[in-house]
Amino acid sequence: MPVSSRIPGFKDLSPLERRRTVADRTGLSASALDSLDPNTGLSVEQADHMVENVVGVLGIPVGIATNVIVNDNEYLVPMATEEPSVVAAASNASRMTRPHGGFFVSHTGPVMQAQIQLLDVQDPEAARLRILEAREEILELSNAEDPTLVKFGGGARDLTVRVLPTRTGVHVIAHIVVDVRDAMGANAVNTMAESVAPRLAAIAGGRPLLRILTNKADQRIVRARAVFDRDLLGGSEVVDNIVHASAFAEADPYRAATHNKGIMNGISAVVLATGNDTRAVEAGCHSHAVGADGRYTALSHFEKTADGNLSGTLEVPMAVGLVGGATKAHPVARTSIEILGVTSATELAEVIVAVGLAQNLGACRALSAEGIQQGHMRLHARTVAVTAGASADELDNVVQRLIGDRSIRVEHAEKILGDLRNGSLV
Ligand SMILES: CC(C)(COP(=O)([O-])OP(=O)([O-])OC[C@H]1O[C@@H](n2cnc3c(N)ncnc32)[C@H](O)[C@@H]1OP(=O)([O-])[O-])[C@@H](O)C(=O)NCCC(=O)NCCSC(=O)C[C@@](C)(O)CC(=O)[O-]
Ligand SMILES: NC(=O)C1=CN([C@@H]2O[C@H](COP(=O)(O)OP(=O)(O)OC[C@H]3O[C@@H](n4cnc5c(N)ncnc54)[C@H](OP(=O)(O)O)[C@@H]3O)[C@@H](O)[C@H]2O)C=CC1
Repeated sequence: MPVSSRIPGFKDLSPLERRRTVADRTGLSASALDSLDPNTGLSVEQADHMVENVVGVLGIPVGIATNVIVNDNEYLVPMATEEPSVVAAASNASRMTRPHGGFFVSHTGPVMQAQIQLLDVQDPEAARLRILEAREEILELSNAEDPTLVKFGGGARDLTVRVLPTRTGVHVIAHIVVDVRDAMGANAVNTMAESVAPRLAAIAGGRPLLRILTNKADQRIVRARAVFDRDLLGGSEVVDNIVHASAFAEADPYRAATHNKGIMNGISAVVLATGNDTRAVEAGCHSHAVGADGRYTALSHFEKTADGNLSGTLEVPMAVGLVGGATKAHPVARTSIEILGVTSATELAEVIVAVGLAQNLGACRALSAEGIQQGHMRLHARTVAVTAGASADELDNVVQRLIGDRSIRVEHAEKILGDLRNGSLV
């Protein structure tokens, strides 16, 4: 864990200098970060063991968010994203929490649930109670499937049963509630679900169909809060405007979808950098955005504090692991975990949700002040220049001209490049 994640001027270094700085700050050896170099990162041979029909690997930029304090600990946070301005915004917003202690995060534990669907049950209500009477037997059967998890202090903890009316009749749905410790937990709970399904079906007097975890991980919740400094935000008017922006997202699903996308810009980037399952996390977060009234709404809230600063809160399910999936198999994922210095899946989940809140505030601040295009498009100009064919030597020149001309478009970049190359621009 770094002594401080505040590194002024980090953005002005070269990628190699940034790697050295991260190694220095975290106490890692310089070679520990070698996997971040495309020449020594994930090989095609390694990829061929991960998924099917492999023909190559895709490079995604990995940036480091600075300034992040979570529960009094400093973190340098690897973020894998193709989108310009995301890493800058997360760093910028995290900086604004530092005078107020950073992010304060709590969690409900690494608890996942498997669902077992039971069909053709004659007496669903009575079946529900018969299954609950067999709770201890079902939990024992489940735990027998994963002695490693039990050895690490995890395992099946509870059994719940729901009677679900559907368009194909009434189904009985059993949930096995499992503490999955440092795993994301899909394979662990799926194995348990498949093994106990025949017994559950026998008790219910029906037949089992689906046996799979739910990505609505509402027993694996992480809650983050932070105070963002009024003066660093740009003053009272910006604070008030962000509160209005937050109210808009709470009230309107069209705005909520974009607001939540801004949160996922941060969350998915850290989830991906650490080799975790972005789809599982995204499904969990968006399902959590639907309230008891069935309405899709904002996952975060911003309020003005008594002393005029801005309070931000975010609560989401966060199913990520330090073991299993690609977390250990992918060399960059292993390096990301080393840089973070987290020692449990829960600690990783806490940092991820803190970055989600930072990201959200970063976008809402820009939207509530100067607008998104100024900061985002300035950084997007580099992508536009490369798309137009600028070489490394030409890049800075083209980017400056795109920004100066206030026209960050590929055709304009192509025109600038043409003019530079034929000598009509110097
Ligand atoms: C881009 C900034 C931060 C510039 O903002 P700025 O005020 O010009 O930045 P600055 O140059 O004064 O620097 C302030 C700090 O920002 C960071 N920073 C600043 N620049 C860089 C950089 N190049 N590389 C790395 N870090 C950077 C860095 O931490 C720096 O402090 P330092 O630590 O250096 O003392 C600001 O304009 C911003 O936050 N914009 C919002 C960008 C954003 O949200 N992008 C997401 C993509 S848009 C989207 O997909 C989501 C959206 C918007 O639709 C969601 C929604 O609607 O809610
Ligand atoms: N709907 C979804 O989201 C689905 C996702 N997936 C995929 O499942 C993968 C994640 O599954 P997951 O179960 O996490 O991975 P793994 O099964 O690969 O790893 C979990 C296993 O690791 C072992 N283990 C070792 N140390 C620990 C520890 N400290 N804490 C917990 N377990 C430990 C456990 O037992 P043991 O050694 O006995 O295995 C445990 O069951 C991801 O790749 C995801 O994409 C798959 C299906 C559906």
